[in-house]
Amino acid sequence: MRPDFVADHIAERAIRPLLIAGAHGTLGRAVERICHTRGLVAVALGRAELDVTSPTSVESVLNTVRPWAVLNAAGYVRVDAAEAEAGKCFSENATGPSVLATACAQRDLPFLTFSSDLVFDGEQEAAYTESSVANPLNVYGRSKLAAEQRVLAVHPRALVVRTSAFFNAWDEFNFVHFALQAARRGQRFEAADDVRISPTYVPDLVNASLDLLLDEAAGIWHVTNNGACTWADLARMTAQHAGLSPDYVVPRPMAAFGLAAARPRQTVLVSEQGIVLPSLEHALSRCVREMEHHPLVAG
Ligand SMILES: NC(=O)C1=CN([C@@H]2O[C@H](COP(=O)(O)OP(=O)(O)OC[C@H]3O[C@@H](n4cnc5c(N)ncnc54)[C@H](OP(=O)(O)O)[C@@H]3O)[C@@H](O)[C@H]2O)C=CC1
Ligand SMILES: Cc1cn([C@H]2C[C@H](O)[C@@H](COP(=O)(O)OP(=O)(O)O[C@H]3O[C@@H](C)C(=O)[C@@H](O)[C@H]3O)O2)c(=O)[nH]c1=O
Repeated sequence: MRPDFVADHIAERAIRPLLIAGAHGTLGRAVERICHTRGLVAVALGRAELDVTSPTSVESVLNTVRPWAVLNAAGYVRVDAAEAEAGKCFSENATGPSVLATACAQRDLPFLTFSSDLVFDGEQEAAYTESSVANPLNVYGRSKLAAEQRVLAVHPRALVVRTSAFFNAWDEFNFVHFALQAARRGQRFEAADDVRISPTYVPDLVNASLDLLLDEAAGIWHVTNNGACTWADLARMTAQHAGLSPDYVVPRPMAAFGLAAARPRQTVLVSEQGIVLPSLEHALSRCVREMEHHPLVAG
């Protein structure tokens, strides 16, 4: 929606909306959809209407939309490409959130942005909590850590949700979608079996993050589904929830993929802030059911 139209619409109803930046990505679209379901008024803008790296663009939109809070779903997520595009990655992942956080702090507005498990190096045996020491191994992880630090420096009441490994039935840009496609076609599917993660079902993440924002939570929070597995386990579990054989999975060491960016060997996240999402198994069963009932593509 155009900001001027939105302003008229909201003035008529005297409701201040939630402003969603990065509206056309996986997370942004899910936030807009869930706000609609929950009856939360939201103005969702893509890069063309709101460039989060531009203070002028941010000022103009905040003055027009007059939100009660800002949720930043924008970001640069191509972890391997980031190794050769550090400037663009830092601009979108660190400058953008700090521009938004600065503008929100000046207006005393709540601000929510998203960080990643890839701020950790994977060297500790135990799961990572909010107070674990970050030490990223790649450009993307360094950009997310810089964002956390810059945002909380300019806006100490900002909310930073660290999360990981999205899966989702509402678009195809995720590992579970590709795994299920391969399982249905009986194609072999290579997946890393030496990297442990906490996969996150996007609708669960969005609902929990909105609850935290409404509750005026601040600081860093870990929000993932309750569970941990390897990418190979995740592919097997996906097939099993669809009633298919898990034997299509070919376990491989992560090194065999020859990826440009280093990956930590484990980034399991837990929360010492006390937040617990539904179990990974439960989330995966809901996701696979939704993929079956509302398929995006044939196959
Ligand atoms: N995907 C995952 O597994 C995880 C993601 N995250 C974090 O969640 C957030 C969202 O990720 P996800 O939805 O997967 O990413 P997507 O790539 O799906 O969406 C990101 C969106 O941000 C937009 N964007 C980039 N730069 C700007 C800018 N300067 N101004 C406005 N919009 C911009 C992109 O627009 P355009 O299309 O024009 O480039 C894109 O629509 C990111 O911060 C990411 O780091 C954290 C953990 C895991
Ligand atoms: C395509 C594919 C990937 N993989 C592995 C490699 C890779 O590390 C992982 C998922 O691939 P991706 O490149 O999508 O994800 P990757 O970039 O490793 O994952 C991250 O995304 C960023 C944005 C985050 O913030 C993280 O939380 C994390 O989810 O799965 C397989 O094992 N088999 C496959 O067939």
